[in-house]
Amino acid sequence: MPRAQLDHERLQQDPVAYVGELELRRRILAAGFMLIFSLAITGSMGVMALMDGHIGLASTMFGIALTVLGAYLGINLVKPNPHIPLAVGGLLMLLYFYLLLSGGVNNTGLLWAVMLVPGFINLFGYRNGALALAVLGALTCIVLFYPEFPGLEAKYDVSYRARFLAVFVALTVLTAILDTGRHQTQQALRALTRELESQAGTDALTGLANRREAERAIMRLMEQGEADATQYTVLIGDLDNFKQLNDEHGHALGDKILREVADMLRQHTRGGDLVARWGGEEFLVLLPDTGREGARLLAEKLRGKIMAIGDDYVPPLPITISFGVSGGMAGASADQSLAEADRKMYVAKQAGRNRVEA
Ligand SMILES: Nc1nc2c(ncn2[C@@H]2O[C@H](COP(=O)(O)OP(=O)(O)OP(=O)(O)O)[C@@H](O)[C@H]2O)c(=O)[nH]1
Repeated sequence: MPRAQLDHERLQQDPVAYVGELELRRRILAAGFMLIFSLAITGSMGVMALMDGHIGLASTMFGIALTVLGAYLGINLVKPNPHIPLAVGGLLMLLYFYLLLSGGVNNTGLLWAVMLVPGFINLFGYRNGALALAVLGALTCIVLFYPEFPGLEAKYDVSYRARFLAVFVALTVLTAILDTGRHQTQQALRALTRELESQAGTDALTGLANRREAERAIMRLMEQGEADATQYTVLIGDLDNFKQLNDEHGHALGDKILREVADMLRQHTRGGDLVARWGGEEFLVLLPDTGREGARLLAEKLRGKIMAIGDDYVPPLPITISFGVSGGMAGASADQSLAEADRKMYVAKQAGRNRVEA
């Protein structure tokens, strides 16, 4: 399937997770570019060293270039995951310290730090990236200003070191500031996506999940269930003679009763169950890991609780509900169970209403 279509489907399925995945993909892309630059630079350094007759240095540079190539192929082969930026950052840090100490070709090793500034901010974000660069800068200072630092073969004169550090600090601060803007936009996008997603899945009148959200929850249960094939049940409940109630007492009271029924269903079901407004005066309760007998007992309890809502009105209102119960195994299609619950709910209506048909 083409990438654009996959992205579109992912966005439809889970927009909040999709926004998070985009951020990870951006970081992995940055990791890939850093490896390509490192490959090009170490490869050219190897060629330059070879041309200057420094066989040892050339072999080391080609060896590093091969390692970087391996890392590049590796990150493209594995599934995108948050360890990739960490591993690439660690590899480039090692490479930097090697070049800093050895000087690379013509004492240019120190300049690698300049590439690491935008690189680390891209890999780790402005906060962790700036922290990693502060550690890198501090270690560089120790190497450069500790008299006779063990292993330091390169020669950097004093004014070069001082200028380099000033540029490094300024570049780190400016890049981090620039990235805070991107970070804020990203956070706002996430918050907005979460908010829109929640609104799109919520019924405005009752605050319950709406039909779209319920269908998605059923789909998720079916997908999860494919692995462990658990049992589930579904209740479809429809308020009885609701049209008459609306006609006699007004739409506003009808709305109030729908809210009260929704609260009652929510209060008397478990956290893992899903209660949704399936249609106008129709509700759906999805019960994962529940058998038919348990579901029938729950439906009976809910029927009694909903009937009791009417007793709080003076004079009492005839608020009753008819339930259809059906079940199935998670992993298969849920269409059949939904159709069966619906059919049974109509059987309950025909049998006189205010009943559970299981
Ligand atoms: N107040 C209010 N009424 C609604 C809402 N959604 C649907 N209804 C009403 O619910 C009533 C449903 O009527 P019917 O489908 O004829 O069913 P019923 O009167 O409940 O009869 P049975 O289902 O056969 O027991 C209609 O009058 C709808 O207008 C809503 O959001 N608020």
